[in-house]
Amino acid sequence: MYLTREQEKMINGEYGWVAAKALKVIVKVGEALGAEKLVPITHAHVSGISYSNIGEPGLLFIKELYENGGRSRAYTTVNPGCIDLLGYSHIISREYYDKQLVINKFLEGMGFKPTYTCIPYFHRIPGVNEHLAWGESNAVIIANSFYGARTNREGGPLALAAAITGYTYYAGLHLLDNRVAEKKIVLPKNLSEDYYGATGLWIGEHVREIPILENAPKNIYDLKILLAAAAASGSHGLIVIDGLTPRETYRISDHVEKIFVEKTSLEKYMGEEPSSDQRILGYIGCPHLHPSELFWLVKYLSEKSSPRRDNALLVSIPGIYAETYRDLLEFLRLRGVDVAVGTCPIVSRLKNGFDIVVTNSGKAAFYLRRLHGLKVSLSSFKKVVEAVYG
Ligand SMILES: C[C@@](O)(CCOP(=O)(O)O)CC(=O)O
Repeated sequence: MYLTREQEKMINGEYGWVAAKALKVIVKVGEALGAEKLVPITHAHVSGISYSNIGEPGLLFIKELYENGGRSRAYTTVNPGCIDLLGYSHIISREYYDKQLVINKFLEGMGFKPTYTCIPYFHRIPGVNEHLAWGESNAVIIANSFYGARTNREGGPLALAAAITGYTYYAGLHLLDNRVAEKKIVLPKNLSEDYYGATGLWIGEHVREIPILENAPKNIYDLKILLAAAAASGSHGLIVIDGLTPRETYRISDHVEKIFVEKTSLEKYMGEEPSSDQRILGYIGCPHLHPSELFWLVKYLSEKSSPRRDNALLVSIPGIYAETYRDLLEFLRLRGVDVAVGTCPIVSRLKNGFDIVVTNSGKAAFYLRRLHGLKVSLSSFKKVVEAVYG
C-alpha cells in the first residue's frame, strides 16, 4: 500500500506506539480489501463502547489505548453506553454504572466528544463526499444514503483506530465504483408510518445488493427508522433514496432489476398487537430522538397525564442533550416518561416486568426479540404514545 511520509512516520512509531499499532491495523484491513492508499477522515464515530456489550476485556482495551497515549487525530463522537447519564430511568439497569463511567473517562481523555449517541449526524452534519470512519450501522447508512458522505460500516475497534490515526483505508464505499445501485425496490405508494420499521427489516433480509428505493419517505425522521431497520437485519451501508441521495455520490447499474414490495409481505415483521390485559412497554428513541422529535413528544403528552396502570414509556436520547434540554426532560419525567439519556435498550440491561414492547423501531424490534426475548409490536411514533397513555 502507498503511504505518505507522514503515514510512514506514524507506522514507524514516531507518534507513539498506539498510533503505530492503530495504523498497522488499518493498513492490514485495507490491504485485505484491496485498498491502494489511505484517506484522511473528517469524523470518526466509535461504537462498541457499552460495558454491557464489551465487558471487562473491552474496558481494558480502551484503558490501554488511553494510558499509552492514544489521542484523537480526527473529530470523534461516541455511541451510547449502558447507563442513563441523568439517572432518571427506572427501566435501564444501573448494574454497570461505575464500569461505564470508567470507560467514559478514558474515551473523553482521548479527546472524543461525549455525545453518547447513535445519531452523530445530528451533532455534526456530514458533507457530500466527505470521508468518515463510522461504526454504528444506522449512522453509517444515514451518512451515505441521506447526506451522500462516504463511510464503510466499521466495527468499533476500526473506528477507534481511525480516530487515533485520522485515516481509514480507501476501499469499499469510499470509492464511487462501489456505490452502484443494482436493484430497484418499489415500495407500496402511501405506505403508512407504522410500516417503516417492517419495510426496513424486509429489505435487510431480502436484498443483498445496493438498492435504489422508490416511494420511500423523504424526511430524515421516517428514513432513520426505515434505514436503521434495514441495516440491522441486513448488511447494507448504502441504500439510495430516489430523488434524495445526492446524485453525484452513486451510480445506477445498466441492468437494474425491479422488485415490488407488497404490504402483505411486511405483516410478518409487525408482531401481534397488545391485548388490554398485557403490561405494555412503549419505546421510542431507536435511533435516538432528535430535539424536534422530543418537542413532538411534549406536544402529544401535553394532553395526557400519566401512563395507564402497569404501562411505561421508555424514551432514549443522546447524552449530549442532557444539559441543553433539561427542562424538557423534566417535563417528560413529570408525565411519567422513563427518559434514558446516552443509552438505549440495545446496549444496556433492562429491568423487565412487561409482557410486550410497542415501538416504532424495526431495529429495536430486531434486537429486543433476539437479545431480550421480548414480544414486540411495531407501530407509529404517535400510536406508541397512545398505547401507553390511552
Ligand atoms: C450493539 C451495537 O453494536 C449496535 C448494533 O450494531 P450495529 O447497528 O450493527 O452497528 C452498538 C454498540 O455496541 O455500540
